[in-house]
Amino acid sequence: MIRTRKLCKYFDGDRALDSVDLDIAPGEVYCLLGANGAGKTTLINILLDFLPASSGNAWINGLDVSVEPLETKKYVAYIPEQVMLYGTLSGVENLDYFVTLATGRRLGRERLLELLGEAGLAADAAERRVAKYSKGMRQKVGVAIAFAKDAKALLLDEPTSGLDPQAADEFSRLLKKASDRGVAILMATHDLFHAKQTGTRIGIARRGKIVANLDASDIGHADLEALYLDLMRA
Ligand SMILES: Nc1ncnc2c1ncn2[C@@H]1O[C@H](COP(=O)(O)OP(=O)(O)OP(=O)(O)O)[C@@H](O)[C@H]1O
Repeated sequence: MIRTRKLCKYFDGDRALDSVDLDIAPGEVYCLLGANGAGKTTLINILLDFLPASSGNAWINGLDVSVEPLETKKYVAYIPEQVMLYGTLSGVENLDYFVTLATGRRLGRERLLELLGEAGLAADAAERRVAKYSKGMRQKVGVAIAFAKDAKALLLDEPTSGLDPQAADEFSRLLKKASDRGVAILMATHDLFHAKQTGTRIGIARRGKIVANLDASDIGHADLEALYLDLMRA
């Protein structure tokens, strides 16, 4: 569902991604760990066609993102560190706007509220102006957009940074819900704890390369931390 082969990116001759091969199947939650500058955001930006690759290929739902960028966008949802919404509009109005923009279809108010409810946002909160939302609430609107689009791939960049433990835990459970619907999920994060808690697989990136690929069930929290630190020191 999310696939890359020999994906490379150079910025002014400096290597940000080095021959990255990735396969994330429907229902998988792939958590990508790595130090600052490891290339995590660059990978997501290429998958979103925000950036061109220097060489190699990336596919979403079988479509090459650089060859069919508009078609690809129908299948992908993106949750950045700060979900950008219109502060003067309510949650439900934002969802209405972004879903209409993405799909060309208008959903009824009841369906919009239902989608927000599935993403964990209660109806009274959904009617409030987004300017007063916490980061966690904004993310729920982001997930509701993904649900409404019936996105096949969900890309997240540092979604749990700055969330309190309860909100981060709630967000992990929401991602599980998305994966149960068969969404392929790529989450770039520094949060080893939630990577282990939420991920079905864990990748560790270093200087643009994926240097470890693990089944989350094969490794405990402490061993993951030890492996991560070892790889960063190597
Ligand atoms: N637009 C750009 N122009 C030049 N260099 C860039 C650009 N974007 C990223 N880089 C460089 O590419 C490398 C990878 O950066 P990237 O932002 O992908 O890392 P990251 O793993 O997401 O880091 P962080 O954890 O800090 O978000 C870094 O050396 C960075 O300086």
